Amino acid sequence: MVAKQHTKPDPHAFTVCYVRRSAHHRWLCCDITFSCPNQGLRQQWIQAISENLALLSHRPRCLLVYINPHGGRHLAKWIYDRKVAPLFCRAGISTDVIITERANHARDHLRAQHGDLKKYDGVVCVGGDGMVNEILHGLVSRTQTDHRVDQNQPDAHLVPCSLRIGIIPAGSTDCICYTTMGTNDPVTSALHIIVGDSQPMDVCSVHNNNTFLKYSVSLLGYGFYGDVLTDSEKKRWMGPLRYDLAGVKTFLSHNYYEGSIWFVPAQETQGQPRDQEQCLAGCHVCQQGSYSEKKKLKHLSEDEKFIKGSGSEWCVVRGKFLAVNAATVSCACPRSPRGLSPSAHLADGTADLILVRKCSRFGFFRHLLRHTNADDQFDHPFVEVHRVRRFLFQPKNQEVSDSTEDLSDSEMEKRVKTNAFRPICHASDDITAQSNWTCDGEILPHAAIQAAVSVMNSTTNARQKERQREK
Ligand SMILES: Nc1ncnc2c1ncn2[C@@H]1O[C@H](COP(=O)(O)OP(=O)(O)OP(=O)(O)O)[C@@H](O)[C@H]1O
Repeated sequence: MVAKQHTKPDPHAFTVCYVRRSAHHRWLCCDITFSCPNQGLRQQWIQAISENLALLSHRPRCLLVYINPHGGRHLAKWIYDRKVAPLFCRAGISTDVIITERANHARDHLRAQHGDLKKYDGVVCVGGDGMVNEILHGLVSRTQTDHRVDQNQPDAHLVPCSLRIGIIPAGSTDCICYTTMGTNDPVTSALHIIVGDSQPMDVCSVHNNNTFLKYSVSLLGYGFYGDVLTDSEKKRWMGPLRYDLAGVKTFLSHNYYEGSIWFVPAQETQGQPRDQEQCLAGCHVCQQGSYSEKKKLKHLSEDEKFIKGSGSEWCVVRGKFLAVNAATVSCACPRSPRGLSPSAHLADGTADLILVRKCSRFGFFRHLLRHTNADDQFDHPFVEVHRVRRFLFQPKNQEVSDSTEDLSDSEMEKRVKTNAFRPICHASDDITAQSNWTCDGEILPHAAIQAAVSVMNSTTNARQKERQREK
């Protein structure tokens, strides 16, 4: 990783720091010391190694770091100072550090930067999923504004950001970090940043009534998870324990919500939500997914892209749901190591739409329990899962008067093209009878939403989990 002079005890020795893979996807920073017969040879080695390291242009030299001191167990600053900053220093990376003073501080700061971001090679987020989402939102919005992309168009083709986000986990769940790298270890994250790893990610843009709301990279959840989040926010002072308490309370209240979900199945993708395949390094589903998306859209006009992506294949499901979840990635975390949708992919341009219909408390408990063990959580009569490219949720009290279920394909296309969903996505002021959506662990106070997934290159400083050798 870096060569440095070694003065004691051997004046002709030098030390090289390198990355060693450890169990459970962790990386360690190790040292190896070489002894030279004389000072001249030592200098030659140090110079040669330093020159070769300087040629690695994908490695960052200057980073912008945001630390959320209030995330998780309030340890973000300590984690950064003790575990991460020394590694950046050894790797010769300079940093500008901003400790956030309020929610959305980082997002607003990034949005306000114009040319100032050019001096950085990346942005580092020290916090949890909410903080990652905030930074992603700021960076992606900044990029779209710079390229005059209208984010209020649900079908807008997003321009990838030139800066990658490095995630140092210091939150309560750290699902985004755990899902991409297979661990929530700050040292591992720091080392991925230092070696300049780059991982494309699926980014889901969320709209309401053709107004852009947020980007999501992990979970969009309505019903159970929306309620857990809403309740847990009131108990933030409890730290990560708030999720347990809110989870039990929400489970006991057993609320269900009525509505309709329209979705476009991802027919061309190679993977399926229940194929037991994991998204690992060199994943062929992600490679095929991003390739076919580019190929499919390359020669089409903007209107054609929208129709192609949303027109003829809409399906609809209506009913009473305990939970409606859209997992853009597996959403694995230490409590649920396989995640909400174990076979979801990091960058195939799809989300797994999981619909949990009204069922008994015991049935729902069995479904939830399966998130923590190896059993198939979709193997229940009241659960269905679809791999989708876009979807639209409409709560019962905001539904259109005429049914779109019986429309012919061409009529449906016409409606989509002329924004026929606009009236049915009308936001209501009265949300008391409805749940909220949770978007990467933050509350979205809307029930009716439109969501579309696209692959965004070089989003994070991570790499897909590698297959671990059985011990
Ligand atoms: N200085 C601050 N004071 C209060 N809130 C902040 C501050 N800085 C950031 N925030 C907000 O805190 C929210 C939660 O932070 P974060 O995601 O880091 O922790 P968490 O919610 O405990 O972890 P997780 O999202 O993994 O469950 C974010 O939405 C962010 O906008």
